[in-house]
Amino acid sequence: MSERVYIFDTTLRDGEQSPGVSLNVEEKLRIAQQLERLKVDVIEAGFPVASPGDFEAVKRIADEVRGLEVAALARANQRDIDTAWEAIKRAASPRIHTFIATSDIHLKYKLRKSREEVLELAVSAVKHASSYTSNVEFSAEDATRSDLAFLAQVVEAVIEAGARVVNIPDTVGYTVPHEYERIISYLKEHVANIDRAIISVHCHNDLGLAVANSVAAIRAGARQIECTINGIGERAGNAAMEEIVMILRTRQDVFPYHTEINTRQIVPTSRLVSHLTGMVVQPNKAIVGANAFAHESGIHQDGVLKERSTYEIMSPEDVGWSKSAIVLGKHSGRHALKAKLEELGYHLADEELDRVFRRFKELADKKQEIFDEDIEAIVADEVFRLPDKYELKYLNVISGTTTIPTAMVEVSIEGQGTKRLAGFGVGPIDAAYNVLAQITGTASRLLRFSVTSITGGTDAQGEVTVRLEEGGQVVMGQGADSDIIVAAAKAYLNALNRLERLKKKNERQVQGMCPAKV
Ligand SMILES: CC(=O)SCCNC(=O)CCNC(=O)[C@H](O)C(C)(C)COP(=O)(O)OP(=O)(O)OC[C@H]1O[C@@H](n2cnc3c(N)ncnc32)[C@H](O)[C@@H]1OP(=O)(O)O
Ligand SMILES: CC(C)C(=O)C(=O)O
Ligand SMILES: [Mg+2]
Repeated sequence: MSERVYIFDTTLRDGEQSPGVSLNVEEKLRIAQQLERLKVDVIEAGFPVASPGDFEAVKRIADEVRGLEVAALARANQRDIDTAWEAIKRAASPRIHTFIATSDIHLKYKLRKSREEVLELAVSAVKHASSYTSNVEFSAEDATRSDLAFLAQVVEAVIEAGARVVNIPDTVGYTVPHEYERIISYLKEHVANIDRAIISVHCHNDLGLAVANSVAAIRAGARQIECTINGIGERAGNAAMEEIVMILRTRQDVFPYHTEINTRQIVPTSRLVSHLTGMVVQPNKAIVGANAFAHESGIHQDGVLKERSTYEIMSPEDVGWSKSAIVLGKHSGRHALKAKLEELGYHLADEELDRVFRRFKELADKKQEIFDEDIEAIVADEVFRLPDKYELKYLNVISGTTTIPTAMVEVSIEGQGTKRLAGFGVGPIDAAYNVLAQITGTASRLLRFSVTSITGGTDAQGEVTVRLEEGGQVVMGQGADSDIIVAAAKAYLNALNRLERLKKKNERQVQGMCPAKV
């Protein structure tokens, strides 16, 4: 049997640090439950001291998602660690993840501390965390720009203090594969007690090398990989889990290691994360992009038809692309819909299934064949988007060659009832957006608007993605519908709802509502 590599998923912590992404407690819980189905080893559920919402989300995940380790992040100080522990203490297997930077550049400009002070803070943080649990991880932030001898000194000291996992992050995505391999090898050679801990790596994608660096580190001895679904995360993102897992699986000849990931859950997880975060997956993205297994040119098609392995190195079914026998349409019932949803990785409660079924029937009346993507769009809309401040209740748009485009809109606003207004624009979407902007009183600017067809044909569902900016905050919004103008209105409101959530989160931080003592 090959050696095991542990998968530490940080979609809910570093992934949520993607600009414009803010997940509510329900959304985080859904993703955590899906990560459990995917069989990751550890999830980093959040940074509990960051906000009451993050604290609550980590706590709910720790209480309700029992089949994996739940980690919480904490700076190297007592209050962060106490708060992290408070949030995860009821988890089936809790882990405190504490960190401090070790590079001179971070010490000098950010922490304003000497190496001696940082060493002491690291050790006392790990000792304090160890007073709660033996499952403590320490990260040396910006490790790849740190002096190697000092890095080795810190790593040795934190292992001595009780760290069970030592993470060597490439925080700013600066290293390259052969250099990273050398850093990990150096630590293996120069840290006397290194065999008492698992070496972990956490790579960012600033130079597009996060995945390459992660697998290089495995060659040198790392046995835990920190990564995110779809590679989302701070700036250019983190290493994409699906890519790392499939590299190990596909290239066993080069990497004789395995993970316990249920690869068939990869695509459903990717879609769920994309829908809930609003981070669209580019079509040419490896493994989970819409084109990842599509063959366009004749020579390739001919090859694949004769023998699939001529142009496919993995099987699409292995990563969860479905070739289902269940075709959904207007005559399908609840059982078929439930079976299809489960095949796609969605395990809904009865009441949620009822809501999705109602929407499914409405769509089936308008559309001949319902595709997987249609179902996912409905689930995203019906089940995951809550609680929102704005909800579209009614939209009627008139446009054509001889009419001034006019929109009549009704929106329900949390705590204010419904508001109704009509207005004009240069086109139907412009008219709808003008009215929505007036109803909501938003001061945001539309930075980008894009439409894609989720499925083929003129009866396809359209998906609209927008990017809005307000006060320096940028958010994305998505909406899907068989009517493109309705999809556009939903996307706009979805982005406004995200902005509202970000505003609330920021207000709480400014007011210092983070749980000082919990
Ligand atoms: C590499 C990473 O991804 S690290 C994780 C980054 N994630 C986040 O920052 C998201 C959540 N963060 C937050 O909500 C806020 O930053 C909070 C609540 C954690 C802290 O807020 P504030 O107390 O207002 O501090 P602020 O964020 O402005 O500054 C960070 C402070 O922490 C210190 N600090 C940074 N890292 C560490 C660390 N690992 N250990 C101890 N102190 C640290 C900084 O030096 C600075 O201290 P100072 O106020 O004495 O100068
Ligand atoms: C907190 C640490 C692990 C981190 O996110 C980084 O260094 O990038
Ligand atoms: Mg990071």
